[in-house]
Amino acid sequence: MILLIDAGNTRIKWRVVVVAAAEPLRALDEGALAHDGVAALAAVRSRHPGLRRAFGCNVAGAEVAAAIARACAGLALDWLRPSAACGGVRNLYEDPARLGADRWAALIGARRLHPHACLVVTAGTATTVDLLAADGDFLGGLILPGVELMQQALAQGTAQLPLAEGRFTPMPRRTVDAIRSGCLQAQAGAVERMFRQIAGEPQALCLLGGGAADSFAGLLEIPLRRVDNLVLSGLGALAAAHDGH
Ligand SMILES: Nc1ncnc2c1ncn2[C@@H]1O[C@H](COP(=O)(O)OP(=O)(O)OP(=O)(O)O)[C@@H](O)[C@H]1O
Ligand SMILES: CC(C)(CO)[C@@H](O)C(=O)NCCC(=O)O
Ligand SMILES: [K+]
Repeated sequence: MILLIDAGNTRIKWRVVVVAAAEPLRALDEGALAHDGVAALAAVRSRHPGLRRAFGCNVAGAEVAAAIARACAGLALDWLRPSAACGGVRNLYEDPARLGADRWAALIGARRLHPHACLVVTAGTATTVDLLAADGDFLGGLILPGVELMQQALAQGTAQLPLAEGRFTPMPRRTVDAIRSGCLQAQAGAVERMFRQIAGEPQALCLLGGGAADSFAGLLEIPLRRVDNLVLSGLGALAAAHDGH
């Protein structure tokens, strides 16, 4: 039994999985926590006394990593470090170690789900848009502010623009709708433009996940599959492999 942890910039997503020989991973329990709620992992552990190991990725900094390590005291805790190749994916980043560990895990999860050309999009605090070639090469990708960060940037950086609930509309005629629609079109536009680079490949597909995915999924006019928690499924695949099963 393994505790998988995806520590992002806003939330910490976790999942408890069972690894058994010749069987697919089975998820027993999962959830999400705020950074200041990490201590709740103790309750997760007491619900699953069979837990021995934890395997995670963290892009939220050393303090969050330390808090998770405290909550996981007594478990063998390993952090995923992006490398040049792993889980069927080759990392073509100039310095492979600089790639976000969450992006690396998501790419490995994506590769297992769809071993063809794909665009791996995670719409969280930041949005990442990563190109995975048919042969498993991670070719490179984009980092942009997530939907909420984009909206906040406008409110903070201008005198006249509010942080308010606008609605998407193709031709916005109110300030709040213009802001909301602008931020959603920016995300969708970046995704569609990146997809063009693989659109000609057989079975090319966009895999879209993250807390903000549903806010612009409907705008995308490309082959699309909504997926949740690619990061955790990538971590699970690696943990199962390292477990020798
Ligand atoms: N209920 C919701 N409705 C609409 N948007 C949401 C909702 N919950 C979250 N979001 C959006 O999701 C984004 C955060 O996504 P998510 O929860 O995946 O982020 P996260 O946990 O911080 O991930 P990471 O730090 O790994 O990027 C926010 O910017 C917000 O725009
Ligand atoms: C881009 C984020 C913030 C997305 O969570 C994370 O993957 C990260 O901090 N990455 C490090 C920089 C990089 O991936 O190039
Ligand atoms: K993200």
